[in-house]
Amino acid sequence: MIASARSLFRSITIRTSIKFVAGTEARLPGLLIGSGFAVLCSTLKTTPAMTEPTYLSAAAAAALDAELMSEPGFTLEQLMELAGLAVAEAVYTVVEERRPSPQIKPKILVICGPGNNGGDGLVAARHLVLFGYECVIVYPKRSSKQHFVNLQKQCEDMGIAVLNGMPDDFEDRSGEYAAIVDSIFGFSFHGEPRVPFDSILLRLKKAQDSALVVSVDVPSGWDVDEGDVGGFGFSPQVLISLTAPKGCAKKFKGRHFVGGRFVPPYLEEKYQFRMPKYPGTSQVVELKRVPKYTGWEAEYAAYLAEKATAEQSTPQKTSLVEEESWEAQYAAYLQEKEATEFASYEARNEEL
Ligand SMILES: NC(=O)C1=CN([C@@H]2O[C@H](COP(=O)(O)OP(=O)(O)OC[C@H]3O[C@@H](n4cnc5c(N)ncnc54)[C@H](OP(=O)(O)O)[C@@H]3O)[C@@H](O)[C@H]2O)[C@@H](O)CC1
Ligand SMILES: [K+]
Repeated sequence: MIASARSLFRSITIRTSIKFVAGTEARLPGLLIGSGFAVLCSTLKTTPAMTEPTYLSAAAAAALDAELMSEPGFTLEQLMELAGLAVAEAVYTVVEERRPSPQIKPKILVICGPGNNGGDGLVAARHLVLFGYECVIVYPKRSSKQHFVNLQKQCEDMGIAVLNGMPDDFEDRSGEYAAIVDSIFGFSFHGEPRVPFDSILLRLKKAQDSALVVSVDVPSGWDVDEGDVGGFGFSPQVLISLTAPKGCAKKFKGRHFVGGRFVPPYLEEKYQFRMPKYPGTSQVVELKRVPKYTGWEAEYAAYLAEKATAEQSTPQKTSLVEEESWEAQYAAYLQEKEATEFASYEARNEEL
């Protein structure tokens, strides 16, 4: 048993050293060894690192949108389908993490505004139903454009109720929604929210403590470049920026995803922003806050960021080092210990 425990700790030490060798050995001080190092490693690992995102102004976002449709000739339908799919994927990601049981079907309320941000919500609702969720749409100011009429029909064909206004019992039942999607206004919002969205936003603000609110592209009511300058106070827990975060996202403190994986590299260069590195086939990537480290911690955080970026562009695991956590090793050790003890107990019984 002692030998077994020794081999466990030797294996942990070896694995830790391998991590060390994987590019940091020259940069980390030698005294950071043993358990202290392991604790520091885990602290840094749970504070994911990433390079600072780049932001688009409202004007640049609108110009880029127009250029995508004129120059490479994307249709709005194409872009909206990908944007809405990205929204659905981000919603699915956060809802699944909190899902109490696979038997409980998550119910999502999608509130759609009059423009294309609202269209993203219609697309997202359809995909969420395809992912196995239940959706209800609130769509008070409906566009008469054929594309939007079609999107609405496609939702209804999936069994989604499309309401003209907020459910009367919204305040009492907001906690029943696994998420509320705010696809009311995007990068063309300006001024003060007008009827009926002013009161919808107030109701949403009151519900934000009891429900998970996910905003699409811009938290509705926020100035696109500056944030909540109107003192409106609406603060969703999750934001999914499309193409690239808008200026207001600098003020956003919650979980932040980016989606809209469709921009050709030359437009990225022209509009001076950086597309995030999307992992594998994913339509979204979650941005992690850049930890404010100094000295060796900053170097180690930079190393982790580099490594994460390399791994994201190469989805396959490149080493076995990360495969087995210390928890897994400890569980294996306990299992081995139990088996050894059971065998010696059996042997003793046989002797008697
Ligand atoms: N390339 C990308 O990343 C892609 C982005 N996409 C998505 O498109 C979104 C931008 O869409 P958008 O331009 O249609 O504008 P959006 O913000 O939805 O709203 C405009 C509507 O709101 C209204 N309105 C404005 N202010 C108001 C107020 N104070 N109170 C009341 N109403 C107000 C305004 O009315 P108006 O003022 O013109 O009378 C108009 O009807 C973008 O954020 C992203 O989600 C994808 O779909 C495709 C690819
Ligand atoms: K929004």
